[in-house]
Amino acid sequence: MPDKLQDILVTPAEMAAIDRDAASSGIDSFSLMRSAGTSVSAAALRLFPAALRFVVLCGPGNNGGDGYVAAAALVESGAEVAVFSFGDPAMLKGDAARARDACALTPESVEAYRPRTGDVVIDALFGAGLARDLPEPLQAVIERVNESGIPVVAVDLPSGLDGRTGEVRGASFVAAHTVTFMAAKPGHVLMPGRSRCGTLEVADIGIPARLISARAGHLRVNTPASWKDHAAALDPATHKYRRGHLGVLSGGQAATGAARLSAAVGLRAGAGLVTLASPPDALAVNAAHLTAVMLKEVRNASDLAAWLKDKRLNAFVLGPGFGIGKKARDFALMLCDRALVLDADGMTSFSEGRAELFERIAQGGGDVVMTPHEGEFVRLFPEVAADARLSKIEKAAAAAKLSHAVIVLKGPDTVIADPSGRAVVNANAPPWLATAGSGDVLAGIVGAHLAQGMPAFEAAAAAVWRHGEAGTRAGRTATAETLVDHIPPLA
Ligand SMILES: NC(=O)C1=CN([C@@H]2O[C@H](COP(=O)(O)OP(=O)(O)OC[C@H]3O[C@@H](n4cnc5c(N)ncnc54)[C@H](OP(=O)(O)O)[C@@H]3O)[C@@H](O)[C@H]2O)[C@H](O)CC1
Ligand SMILES: [K+]
Repeated sequence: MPDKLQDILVTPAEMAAIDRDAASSGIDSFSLMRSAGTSVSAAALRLFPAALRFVVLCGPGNNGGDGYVAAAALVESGAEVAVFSFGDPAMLKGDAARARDACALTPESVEAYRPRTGDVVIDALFGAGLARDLPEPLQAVIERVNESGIPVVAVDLPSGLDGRTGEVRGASFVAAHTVTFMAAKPGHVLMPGRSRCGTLEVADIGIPARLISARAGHLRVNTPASWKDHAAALDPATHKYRRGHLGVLSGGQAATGAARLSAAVGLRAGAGLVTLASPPDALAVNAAHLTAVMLKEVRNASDLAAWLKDKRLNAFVLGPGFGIGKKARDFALMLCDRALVLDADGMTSFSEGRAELFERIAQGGGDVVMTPHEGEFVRLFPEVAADARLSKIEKAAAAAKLSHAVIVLKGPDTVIADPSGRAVVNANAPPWLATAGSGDVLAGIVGAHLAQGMPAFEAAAAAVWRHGEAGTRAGRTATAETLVDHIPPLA
């Protein structure tokens, strides 16, 4: 795959436009289908050399066409092959009809398929053209195959998965391997889609990269390529103030641990200095637990205003364990014109009165990153959360636009979006990263990056990636504390 396309995510609608562009630039569309189908047959033969029979399930569109090409290629390889179709194969049109004609096998109705030991299913029912929930009889076939444990190789997407959202439309195959074409789609990386694709192979079927780049939006998988230019600019040898001074705001006596985690990881993640701002009742407990992190008494808004006179303090984390209410709102509004990570209680405090926050963020010109999990997102952006048509990427982007902040919508498929519509989907987080305090650690890494002068979007994307890597390095028994010890280098 050309390097340029490595991390790009292309929506099904963009892919359809790319197909049209390819055809109008003179590329033979049937040759694309032939490449698509033969890359699927090659994958099936490579991955399942001991298959007793390949069962190709073909749908009513071009995904089915790819299936007929694959079936013919498998027959040619000497394998035992059966074809089952959904819909009348005589109704196929264009390239798909041509592919059907080039396949010598006579399809049976898909509802007649009964899984047999030794079968490998090639799922070519629907790909990019899935437009609605699957009909009941097809759902039953899919569930039968899933229950049988027979391996499935999916063409483009496991049928039933929506390529734009990753949602299941009634039922979907759970594939062992998916072969998609030219670029991954959002449905391959968003949940639950990602968990149903098996290993993902992106096959080059010969569409020029320039046609893909011309149509693709600003959507990518989150890899270091998304932010490494900004990371490389950070010079670890610079004076400690030049690596930034991060302020983390602690909650009261009974809830100090969360902010201390953010502060501790802030140093690990590269902030030159980190100061924990503590209310008087929590000073003693914080002091007892800190070494390299500094401590400062901040009782109220006027203390904060006095502290903010130190312009070297260039980024803040507000929210972990802070407490919900007016104090959090007042503090957040004061910090909006510096780089700020608004997390947890910091966000929830604005379940009412968010308009003032969003306005301040817009006016502030600072870099503000908000890091909601799903529940916090519903509280802060109820109208966006309730819009069932939107994918997780589209939700994060809509919230970013509304709030003028960079949004980190957390989960196993964390999405980072900025107000301009740029978005990345993270895919390196192990499941055990969902542990108590994990979000506090993430907020601290984002804060450290902001303190080092990274722009908000890159700061957030890099933090989510490092957090995921730390989870992998810390292993299954990871706790928030051990994550701190496993943060990988930034560059
Ligand atoms: N990307 C490329 O360059 C290439 C892609 N190829 C393959 O083509 C498919 C996309 O083909 P398309 O024909 O657009 O779509 P599908 O085959 O996925 O499905 C369309 C047909 O399915 C019907 N449909 C849709 N949803 C349902 C449903 N829930 N239940 C029943 N039927 C459904 C739809 O009918 P309509 O009534 O909605 O029109 C269509 O008949 C892509 O995924 C690749 O595999 C090329 O082969 C190579 C180039
Ligand atoms: K499919």
